[in-house]
Amino acid sequence: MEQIQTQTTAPAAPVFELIEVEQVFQVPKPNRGLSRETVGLRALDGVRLRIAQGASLALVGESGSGKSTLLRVLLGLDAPSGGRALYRGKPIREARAHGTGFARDVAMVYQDARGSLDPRMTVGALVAEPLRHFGIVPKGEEAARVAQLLDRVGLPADAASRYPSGLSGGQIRRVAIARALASEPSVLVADEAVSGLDVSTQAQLLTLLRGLQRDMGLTLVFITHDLGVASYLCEEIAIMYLGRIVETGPTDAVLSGPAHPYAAALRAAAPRFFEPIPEPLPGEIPSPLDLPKGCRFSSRCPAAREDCRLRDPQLGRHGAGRAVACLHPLTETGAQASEIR
Ligand SMILES: Nc1ncnc2c1ncn2[C@@H]1O[C@H](COP(=O)(O)OP(=O)(O)OP(=O)(O)O)[C@@H](O)[C@H]1O
Repeated sequence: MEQIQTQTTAPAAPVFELIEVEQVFQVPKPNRGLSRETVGLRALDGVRLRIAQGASLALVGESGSGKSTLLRVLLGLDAPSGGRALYRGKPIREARAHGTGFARDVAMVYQDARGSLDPRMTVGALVAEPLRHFGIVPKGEEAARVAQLLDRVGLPADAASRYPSGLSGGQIRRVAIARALASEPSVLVADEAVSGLDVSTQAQLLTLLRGLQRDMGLTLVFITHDLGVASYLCEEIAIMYLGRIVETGPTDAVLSGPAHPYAAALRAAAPRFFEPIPEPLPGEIPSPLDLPKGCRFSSRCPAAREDCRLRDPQLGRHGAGRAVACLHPLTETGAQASEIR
């Protein structure tokens, strides 16, 4: 089957490759009464993705679409229940289990940055911890490297002696980024790393992350609900719906001319400055335990036709570096391509 590449240019060896990845969780059966019956919840379903070295990929989708589940597979925290998840050609779980190479190379910035930092440690000690753990510099050089890292993320040198409780939300995120960079990773994975902050702090952090990604050639995987953030930070985008990637390709191309009606709906629902609050996406994401027949977006799709309720579209190539899982993809004008053929 065709592989979807997240970078349109260099055919570099992928950092991550997901091949038909599935993740099924056993959950209590609805209305099971007192029985212990369970049912499989398909949180990821046939996900194919290639993330090349130096790529920046935004994973976008509504709550429950499977972004965090995908992230846990990429980080090797969970083994997928089906398919293959590879890091530089090796199963991710194996790479993670053997030695410290994977943990050093793949750094994570968590959504709850404050919760991920020990409040009893100073910022200096927090940033020094991974330096020591991975043996990055001799002990005598630790303080200088901590100062360098704090400077790189835009924190003053005296931040080293402060405690997390005395820092603002934006400063806390900078500490989390400094800690992530301490192991000299080539991959940075971030989950909603700028959400919940005011607009100007968000903008400063996005500028920082984009600078780091470009200057250090980092591979960036960024989970976000915010298409503006995706478009500023990431060259590639993968849009998820109910455990599937429904559209992927260069962010600008996908957002300026979405081919999947779900991508179009997300874009239409995205807030823009100086515009009235947009309409939310119509309808609710169905329960993954009760998926619509045929295309899983058909129950909410304004353009669904009869065959959409019968046939389940697979992700297939759609123009340069793009792929879409839709029987009747949209053209750039928003019309359905099948209408004007
Ligand atoms: N450990 C688990 N056990 C059972 N179900 C799970 C588990 N983790 C996730 N799920 C289910 O899998 C589906 C995908 O969840 P996931 O958290 O990956 O979505 P998400 O897109 O990251 O959502 P959010 O933006 O709210 O974090 C949801 O239906 C969720 O309830």
